[in-house]
Amino acid sequence: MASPQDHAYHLLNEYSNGFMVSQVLFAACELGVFDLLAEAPEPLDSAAVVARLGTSSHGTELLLDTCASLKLLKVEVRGGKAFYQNTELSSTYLSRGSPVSQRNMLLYTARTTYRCWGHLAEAVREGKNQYLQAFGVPSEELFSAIYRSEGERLRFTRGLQEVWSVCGRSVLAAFDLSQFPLICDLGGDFFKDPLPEADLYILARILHDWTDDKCSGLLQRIRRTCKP
Ligand SMILES: C[S@@+](CC[C@H](N)C(=O)[O-])C[C@H]1O[C@@H](n2cnc3c(N)ncnc32)[C@H](O)[C@@H]1O
Repeated sequence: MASPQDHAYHLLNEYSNGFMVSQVLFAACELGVFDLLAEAPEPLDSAAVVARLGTSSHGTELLLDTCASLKLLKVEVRGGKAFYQNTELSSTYLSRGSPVSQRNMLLYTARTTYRCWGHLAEAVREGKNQYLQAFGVPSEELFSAIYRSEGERLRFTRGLQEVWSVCGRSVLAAFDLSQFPLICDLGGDFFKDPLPEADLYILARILHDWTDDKCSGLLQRIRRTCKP
């Protein structure tokens, strides 16, 4: 029987290696493994995946098997050969053709968020985000890192839409919104641009980015613009 010490050691390993799970997910997404398998008419072996993705044989085999062990892929062995296909999770959330795909959000997490988290100890020591170390931009200008290229800007914007495609319905169904005919989800340059007039404003994923002073300035702007 496993001792409490065994459990503790197991937990320690899970925590310290947790980033590898994220990286397997990110790499498979970035390489297009889930898109390829979603578009293939039948399960593919690793040689077929290698041929289509132009990746190394050894690396691809390891990646596919790791995805299978994480339940991101299903594997079936026929004639001594492994054939891979998407699981429900990967076909629903990871392949780009799915209406609720989260692929762009994952790639944003991989390329932006992950890089900042590599500096967490420093962030705690200094009490501020690490965009300067990760991207060379001042900590208060985090969006210039997020929007560092047109490709990254598009990825982030599409990623935000992807999250709404999954969570939007429950957010909107959580309250009786029948008295608010026009609802505005705030985005863009809301400190400077005129705010669109609306009956209700949603500040999803906004306030946590700013100081209390900035937030109270923004809430006052909204109060002035909000329909009575
Ligand atoms: C995390 S997004 C949330 C957007 C939207 N509410 C959603 O949930 O999809 C944050 C928003 O802040 C905006 N933003 C970034 N920097 C800004 C700045 N300096 N001034 C005003 N708005 C900014 C971005 O354009 C983006 O639309």
